[in-house]
Amino acid sequence: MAPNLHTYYKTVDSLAEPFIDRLRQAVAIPSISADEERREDVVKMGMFLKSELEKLGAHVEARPLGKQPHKEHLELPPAIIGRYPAKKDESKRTILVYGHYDVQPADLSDGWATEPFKLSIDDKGRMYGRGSTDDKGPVLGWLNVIQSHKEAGIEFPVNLLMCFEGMEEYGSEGLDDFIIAECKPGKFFEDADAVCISDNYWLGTEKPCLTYGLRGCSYYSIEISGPGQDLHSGVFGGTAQEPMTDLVRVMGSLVDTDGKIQIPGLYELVAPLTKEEQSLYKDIAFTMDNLYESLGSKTGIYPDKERTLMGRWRYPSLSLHGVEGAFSQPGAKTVIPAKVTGKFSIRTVPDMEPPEVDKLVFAHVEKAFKSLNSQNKMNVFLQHAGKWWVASPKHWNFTAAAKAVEDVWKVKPDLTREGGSIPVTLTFEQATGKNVLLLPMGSSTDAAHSINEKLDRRNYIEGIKLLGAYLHYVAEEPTK
Ligand SMILES: NCC(=O)N[C@@H](Cc1c[nH]cn1)C(=O)O
Ligand SMILES: [Zn+2]
Ligand SMILES: [Zn+2]
Repeated sequence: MAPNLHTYYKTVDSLAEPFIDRLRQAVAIPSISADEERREDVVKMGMFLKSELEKLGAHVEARPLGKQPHKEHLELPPAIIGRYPAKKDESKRTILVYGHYDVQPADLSDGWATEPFKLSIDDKGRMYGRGSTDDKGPVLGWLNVIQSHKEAGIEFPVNLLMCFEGMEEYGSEGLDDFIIAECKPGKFFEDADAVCISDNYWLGTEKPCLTYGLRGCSYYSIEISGPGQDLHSGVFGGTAQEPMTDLVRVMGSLVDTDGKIQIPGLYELVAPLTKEEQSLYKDIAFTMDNLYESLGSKTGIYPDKERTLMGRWRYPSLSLHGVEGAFSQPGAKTVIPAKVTGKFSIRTVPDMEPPEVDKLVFAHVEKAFKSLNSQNKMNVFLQHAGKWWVASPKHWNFTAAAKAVEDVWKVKPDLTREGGSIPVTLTFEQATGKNVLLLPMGSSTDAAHSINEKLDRRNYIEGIKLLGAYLHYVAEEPTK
């Protein structure tokens, strides 16, 4: 029988302002995991979640994850784990939810129209702020679900286990071992019956989706050094081999303008496209205008939706991210940088195994550098790797989520894969042995990782309804 969620939905609506205020408080904490200077803020954000959950009556623990690999002077932010209700009800299903409380870097000078760490709401209900959609809005969504049940006096339908981490945007360092340990018998996550992650986006702006696949991410650095210090290009230009010149040429050899990766052997690792898979793309609610709206331009690689979706979901891509040590301020400084580090990543797909990808990348970069006959020194290394994940959407976890979408949004969701990566998804699947579902809250125009990141008020409030409705439907779903 369909649960009667009317009172729950009304309560969520009545609490909209306090929920937006909770998001405002969270966005104000600049929990940037990639920035050592902000580590205290990342911890502060974890503690904010802990205290909010405690106020709601959950059992919560802040678990230390040890030192940060390669940065031993830095403690990793804690995993905030919780259980609601605090005491397990043996008659109910147990659902484990995951999210992250760290964010990507952001600075007004990057081109933001408003202060990135101050939630700014415009007259269309667009709530701008770093982390609003990725992933503070969805994480707070789970807290708001608990609060709405309490205030409405509705019995909580499941045992909710929570795992919120503070290093996702830096490759989830330290979390894999923690999850594996906590899924063992007698440990915190041992009784999870299914897993739900809300940390991705709809394909467009109107139609919700359920997501059953993610690409992996292997992130590399190429370091090139030569001179003992930065040099004056007027004095030394034409007399010294320049690291930046070498780096640009090596990085330029990795990928072409149409996104075709130039590393020999890489595409041979990719699972071939079957007829059955090919037929899935045409029915997905996605248009080239959706792409152009999210891009903010018409600079797509392919003119059609099928190839665009395949380019995003089922083929690898290589992106050049930036150069550490290079001159990047406005103006015209005439420096020759002594040491530069180029950053790039490859989004990986079935059946690419990260160690095989590494081997091909290293061989290509070394060959490309050697061909320059430069006397500079080059070092290429992997920063972190997370594996791709593809699951079966034919599971009661997905069926329940589809019913919740229909109830809240009055439309059947699309089943999608996603181009981004959430490295712990596969870890949760393997460690629990249970189905994992991705249930997004935000839409394609949210600009996660970019300037002017936002979450629409509508997606936040209806998203809270959706997460709560999902828990009710998942509680009722038969196992087969
Ligand atoms: N919302 C998920 C997300 O943004 N994931 C990051 C994960 C990542 C991988 N390497 C560094 N961060 C993503 O970029 O996809
Ligand atoms: Zn995220
Ligand atoms: Zn992210």
